[in-house]
Amino acid sequence: MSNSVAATEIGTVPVALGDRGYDIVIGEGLLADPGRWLGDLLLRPRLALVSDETVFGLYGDGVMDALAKAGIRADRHIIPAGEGAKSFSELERLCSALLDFDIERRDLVLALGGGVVGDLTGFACAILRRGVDVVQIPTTLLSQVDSSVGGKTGINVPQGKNLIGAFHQPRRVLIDLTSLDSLTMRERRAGYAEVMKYGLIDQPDFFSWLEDHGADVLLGDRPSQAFAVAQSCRSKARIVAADEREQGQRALLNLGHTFGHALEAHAGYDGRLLHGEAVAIGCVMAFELSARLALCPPDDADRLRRHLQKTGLPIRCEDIAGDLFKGLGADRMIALMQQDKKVENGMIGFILARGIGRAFISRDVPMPVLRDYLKSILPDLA
Ligand SMILES: NC(=O)c1ccc[n+]([C@@H]2O[C@H](COP(=O)([O-])OP(=O)(O)OC[C@H]3O[C@@H](n4cnc5c(N)ncnc54)[C@H](O)[C@@H]3O)[C@@H](O)[C@H]2O)c1
Ligand SMILES: O=C(O)C(=O)C[C@@H](O)[C@H](O)[C@H](O)COP(=O)(O)O
Ligand SMILES: [Zn+2]
Repeated sequence: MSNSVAATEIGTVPVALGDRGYDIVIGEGLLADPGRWLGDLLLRPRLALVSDETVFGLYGDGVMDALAKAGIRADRHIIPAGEGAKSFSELERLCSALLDFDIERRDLVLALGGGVVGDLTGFACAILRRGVDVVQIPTTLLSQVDSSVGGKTGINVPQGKNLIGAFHQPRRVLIDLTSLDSLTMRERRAGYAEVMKYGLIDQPDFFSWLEDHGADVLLGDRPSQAFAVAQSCRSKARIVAADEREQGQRALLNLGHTFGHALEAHAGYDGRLLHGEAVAIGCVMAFELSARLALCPPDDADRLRRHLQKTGLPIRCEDIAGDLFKGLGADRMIALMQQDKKVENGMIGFILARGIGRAFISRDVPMPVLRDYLKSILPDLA
């Protein structure tokens, strides 16, 4: 890492991917001086900044002023806030804007915002001129612990989540923990679902720590946030470095997502169901299905449900307000899951668990067991 350690830098997590490797810099107040953390990556003193309306309203002027003071010209493109922006139309607008800004391959594009800004901008950068450099500057808990790291980028289509996309690693990830302070509690909780996921996959001690300190993370205790973010980034960096393109163990990061993405596709990406909420419900489904298959002790599924309920996250579709799951029966759920990227030869790939911290990939869930389980929990048994 070529940046000098300063009072505001809490730590750096390397993502060991050879010539595509990069650092995740975690600190406080990094947004006040982005030029300092990016200078060594710039070939010339100009870049493009992509953000959403909410994040730009909160942090945009400060970041633009700081870049100007550092002598860096920044063109900006602002997208609407929310999941709906991960669309073909916003992708087209963003690519056109970056071309109009004369962004070259080795110029930097900064993605300042949550996972939506990061996924859309990362994808635009993957395809623009067949690859432009991107720096992720995640501002939600979810994007700091998950989406900014690992290079998965993409957009949604009615058929499913992230079905159009590419792998495109960032050149650096800049995490400013102070940006968590302006997040709503609902968004903090949604991000927390992905934090907890790392404990469920292969870090049982981290899950126990979250049972004791999860509330501190959500309520803004900075040391607890710093530990949770760093621990999550270390987990993600380790898994991504071992399997960049999801040929094997990276699929573990999809725990809760086979179910969760189907719920999101049915709900329609309009903000009534957040990705992290879908993942929370999906993790419960993965543990309950594992218990039904006698793979996982029922007590572990119970422990997961209790922790999510204590945290204020949903564990069932009925916990989400409104009628967005109307018409979602077992058959529709299975049809949506058939679109998942882990499907091979028509068989849905599930991330199941032998217990908390013991997730594994399975392709042999018997269809009748799956259907019976889904019938038992979905509100509309159509
Ligand atoms: N690429 C990956 O590996 C990966 C991993 C996990 C999730 N994802 C994707 O990430 C997306 C979800 O990301 P998200 O939860 O960050 O959602 P998001 O980007 O929609 O952000 C959530 C909301 O918070 C607002 N916001 C962002 N930062 C803020 C701040 N500091 N203060 C106040 N408001 C702020 C946004 O404007 C938005 O309204 C989903 O599309 C999901 O599929 C991708
Ligand atoms: O980085 C990964 O790999 C993940 O699976 C992280 C997930 O949290 C994320 O939501 C991802 O986008 C889902 O993967 P996808 O390939 O199903 O889109
Ligand atoms: Zn996710």
